[in-house]
Amino acid sequence: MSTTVVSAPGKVLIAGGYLVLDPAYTGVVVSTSSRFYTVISDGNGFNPGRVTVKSPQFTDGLWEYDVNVKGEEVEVVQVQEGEHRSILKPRNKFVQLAIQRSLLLALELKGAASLESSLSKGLNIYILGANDFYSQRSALASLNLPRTLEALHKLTPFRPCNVPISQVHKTGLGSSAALITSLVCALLLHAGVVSTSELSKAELTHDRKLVHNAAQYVHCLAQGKVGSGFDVASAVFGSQLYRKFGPAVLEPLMGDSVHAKLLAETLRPENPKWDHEVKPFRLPPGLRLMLADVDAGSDTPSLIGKVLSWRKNNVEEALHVWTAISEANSCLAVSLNELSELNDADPATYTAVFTKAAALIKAKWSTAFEDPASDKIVNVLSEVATATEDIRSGMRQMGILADVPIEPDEQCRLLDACIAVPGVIGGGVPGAGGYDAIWLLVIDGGETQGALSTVEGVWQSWTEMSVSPLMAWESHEGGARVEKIENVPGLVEAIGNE
Ligand SMILES: Nc1ncnc2c1ncn2[C@@H]1O[C@H](COP(=O)(O)OP(=O)(O)OP(=O)(O)O)[C@@H](O)[C@H]1O
Ligand SMILES: C[C@@](O)(CCOP(=O)(O)O)CC(=O)O
Repeated sequence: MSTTVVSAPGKVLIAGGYLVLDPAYTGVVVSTSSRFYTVISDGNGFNPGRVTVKSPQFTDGLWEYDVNVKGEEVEVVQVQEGEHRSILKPRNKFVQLAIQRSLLLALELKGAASLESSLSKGLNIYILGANDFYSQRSALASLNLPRTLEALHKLTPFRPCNVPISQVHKTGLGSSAALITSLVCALLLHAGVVSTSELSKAELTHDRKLVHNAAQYVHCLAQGKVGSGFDVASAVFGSQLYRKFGPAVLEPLMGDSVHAKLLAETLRPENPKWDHEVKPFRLPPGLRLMLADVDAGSDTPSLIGKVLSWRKNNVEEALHVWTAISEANSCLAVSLNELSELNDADPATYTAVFTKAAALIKAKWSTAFEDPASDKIVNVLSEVATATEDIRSGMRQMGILADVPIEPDEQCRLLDACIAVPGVIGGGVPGAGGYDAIWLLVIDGGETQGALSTVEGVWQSWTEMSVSPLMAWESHEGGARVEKIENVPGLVEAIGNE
C-alpha cells in the first residue's frame, strides 16, 4: 500500500479566549500555515501488527506498539523489549490513544478482515511538526543568526530539537491538537475509513466531520478533560468562528476502555449531541497575520482556573465584562467579513485603499480618502482596529479583576509599540494570553514589505522581553489535508536523515 500523508495546521485564537469555554460565546480562530505532518507506510512484514512511531525531532521520539485485533477489541500494547529491558520506555499517551481509538473505530466501520489486512505488514509512522511549533531561539543563537523571518527561513525544515519531548519549549500553536488531528486523520485514511476524495472537497463533508469528532475525542481523552476544542476544530476545518460542543456527547466514552459500537455510534457525524458550530472564515485579502513568541511561556491551566473561579464568584461583574468582550469579538468577526465582501465588490478600490493606508498611521486614515467607496472601506478597516482595541481593554480588565496576567504590562507596551507602526491594524495576546505570544494584523505590503519589516525591527530591538518571530501566516489550505510527500519541502529529508 502507498504512503499516506496528512497535515493539520496550528492555531491562533485571535478573539474569544476564556469565553469560548462556554458554548454561549464564540471564538475567532485562525489556522496557521505551519503544520504537523503524519506519514504512514507499511512495515517490512516481519512483525505483523507492529506499529512503530517516530518523532525524529526529539531524542526520545520512538514508540513501538503491538496491535492485536481480538474479537470486538483492538489491543495496543507498548513494546518494552530491547537493549535496556529494565528501563521502562517513555509513554506517549497522545500517540497511543490516537492509535487505539482510531483503529477501534476502523474495526467497527470496516470490519476485522479489512483492519487486519491494513496491519498485516505492520505500520511505520512518522510525526513531524513545523519548526514554528517549537521555539527556535537556541538554534538561531547557535548559528549566530538574528531573530528574523529571513533567518528562520534558513533553518532546515523539521529540524531536530535535540531534547526529550517533555523539555521542548513550545510556542503555543497547539502542537498536541495538530498532532492528534494529523495522526487520527492519517490512520482513518490508511485504514480506509475516510477517503482522499471526500477530504479534498471544500465543503464540510461527512468524512471531515468524522475526523473532527474522533480527533476531538482522542484529544480530550489524552488531556484528561473536555476543553473548548477550538484547537482541534481549526486543525480539522481551518479558520473559523467556533462555538463549543456540549461535553455530554463525550461522557460515555471517557472511561479507560470503550466498546467499538458505542464509539462509532457516538462519533458519527449524524449524532445530534455534536452541537458545536463551525462557521468557516478567512482573513480578508491584503491583511497578513504576524506572530511572535515571547520568551517566558505561561501556565495556561492555572490562568484558566483563576479566571473561571473569578467568574463563578463574581457572576454579575463577569457577565458585564464578558458581554463587552463578546460584543467586541463579534465586531471583529463582522468587520473582517465585511472587508472580504468589499474586496469582492470592488477589488480595484479596495487595493488602492490598502496601498495608501499601509503607509499611514491609523489616526490619518479618516482624512486620507475623499471618494465614498474608499471612505467606506477605510471605515470598516477602522472598525477592525477599534474592535481589536476593545478586545484588548476587555481582556486587560478581566486580567485585573481575576488577578491573572492576561495582557500584562510588558505585553501591553510591546503591543502598543507594534500597533503604532504604519500599516499595522491591530493585535493582541492569543488564546489565554500571558507572557507567551502576541499576534498582529498587518497590511501586506507585498514586495515592499512595509509594516512587516518595520515590525520585525521593533521586535529585534525590543529589550524588555525577548521577542522572536514565527514564520506562520494564515493557512490558505484550510484545515487537515492529504499531502503528497514530495510536495512538502524538507519532509522526505527529515524522515530519510533519521
Ligand atoms: N512531535 C511530536 N511527536 C509526538 N508527540 C508529540 C509531538 N509534539 C507534541 N506531542 C505530544 O503532545 C504533548 C504536548 O501536549 P500539550 O497539550 O502540552 O501541548 P499544547 O498545549 O498543545 O502545545 P502548544 O504550546 O503548542 O499549544 C506531548 O507531551 C506529546 O505527547
Ligand atoms: C483559555 C482558552 O479559551 C484558550 C487557550 O488558548 P491557548 O492555548 O492559550 O492558545 C482555553 C480553551 O479554549 O481551551
